[in-house]
Amino acid sequence: MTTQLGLPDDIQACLFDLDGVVTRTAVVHAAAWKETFDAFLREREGEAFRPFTDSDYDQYVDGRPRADGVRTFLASRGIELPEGDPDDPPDAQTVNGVGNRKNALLLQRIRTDGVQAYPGSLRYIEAVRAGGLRTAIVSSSANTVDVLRSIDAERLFDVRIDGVVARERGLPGKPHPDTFLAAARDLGVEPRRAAVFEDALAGMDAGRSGRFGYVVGVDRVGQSDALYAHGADRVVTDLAELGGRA
Ligand SMILES: O=P(O)(O)OC[C@H]1O[C@@H](O)[C@H](O)[C@@H](O)[C@@H]1O
Repeated sequence: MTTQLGLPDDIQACLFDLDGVVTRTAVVHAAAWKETFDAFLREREGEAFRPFTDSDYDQYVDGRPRADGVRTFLASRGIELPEGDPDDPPDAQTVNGVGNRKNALLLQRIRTDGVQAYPGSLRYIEAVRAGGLRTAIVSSSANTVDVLRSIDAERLFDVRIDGVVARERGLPGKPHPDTFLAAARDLGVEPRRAAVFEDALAGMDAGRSGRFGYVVGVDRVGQSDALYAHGADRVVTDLAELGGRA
């Protein structure tokens, strides 16, 4: 069965990232981050500020937990902010304040435009489950449950390790492998028998350092070379390319 799914035949479980793999929300996150960071930098540095770019998103923010994204990007510009508190207002000059601003913009965009799933991903996940493999959703996003519910896809995953669960369990986020490892453990499957599906470079790094059996890079933005460089065994532009049709 696994060969019909485009996977090595000893794979028993599939661990899927959410944003950019299952749903078209990676671009929504990227747009909310750009709006947040450009406003922050403009206020701090005046009109001569250097805008937040796609490459900044890919390198420093994509796939990481919210606060890690704020810290990592600002550090790349030589800026360090106090942590602040989780309920800091969106205009607070703290890591939490900047993160809260971005989350408000993200939720606004999701409310206005809704969430779209990738049909090829939903079909592939159904085929994986029909083939008797177990599935997990492994996302840094604290909005995972709401996003999955909005497309009625919670039922597709036996296990969920998201931003909320990671915080509760004290798991470091991607690029560390801990959230994927926790998902494999909860499914009762050894990492070498699990496949990781990721679109973010930080997620590739997590797949490689966790020594998972197979790592699929999902290239939605033309970064196939970078996905291979960060450890992908195979890169596809849509999960339908892997197979999965009965
Ligand atoms: O802010 P959230 O919804 O908790 O998401 C955290 C991160 O989740 C990841 O899935 C996205 O790639 C990042 O862009 C995002 O910052």
